[in-house]
Amino acid sequence: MEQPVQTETWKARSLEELVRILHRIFAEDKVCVEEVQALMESYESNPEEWLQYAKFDQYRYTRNLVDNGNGKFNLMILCWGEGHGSSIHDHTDSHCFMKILQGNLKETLFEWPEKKGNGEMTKKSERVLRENQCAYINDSIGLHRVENISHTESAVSLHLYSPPFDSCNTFDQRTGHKHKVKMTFYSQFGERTLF
Ligand SMILES: N[C@@H](CS(=O)O)C(=O)O
Ligand SMILES: [Fe+2]
Repeated sequence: MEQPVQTETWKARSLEELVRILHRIFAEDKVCVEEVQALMESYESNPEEWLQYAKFDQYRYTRNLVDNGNGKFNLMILCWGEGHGSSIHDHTDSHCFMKILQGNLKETLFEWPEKKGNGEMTKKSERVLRENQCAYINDSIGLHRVENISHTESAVSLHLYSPPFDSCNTFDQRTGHKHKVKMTFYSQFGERTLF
């Protein structure tokens, strides 16, 4: 994604409108990261619009597909129960935008481990993302772990990945050893995925 000459400033007044504008943006050859990030931030979370996709599991965070972006991106809603978190992972050379729809999520950034990986991974930074904020990461920025550290409130986030991917690497914080994992959807377009 290279910088176009001019960045458009959009305001998405609903989730539906957000999806519509995303389709338009990703139909172009060149997409500007800042433009997408600003657009996603401009949408003021309205639970009525996304509740149909927000399906929680008791034990771990869920991934719920909202739109497949005409093959250019995947837009999904992730539901995080109290204390739920992801393992340290990469994003398979894709762009990852992550907007908070409800609650707060803690994001911890890590450096890529040395080739062989044989020791504690290096933490680069951490921050708390708040409602309506939109973060961005890709593999050249590093690896991350995302957690809902609240013991009393659930959290919901909206993720856009481009190009879409269905596997990534997870990393052991103590050793840096990685292994490839397949990623699945808990629901697609509001319907629970059957296994
Ligand atoms: N990238 C993760 C969510 S996160 O922890 O950023 C996923 O797609 O499952
Ligand atoms: Fe991630």
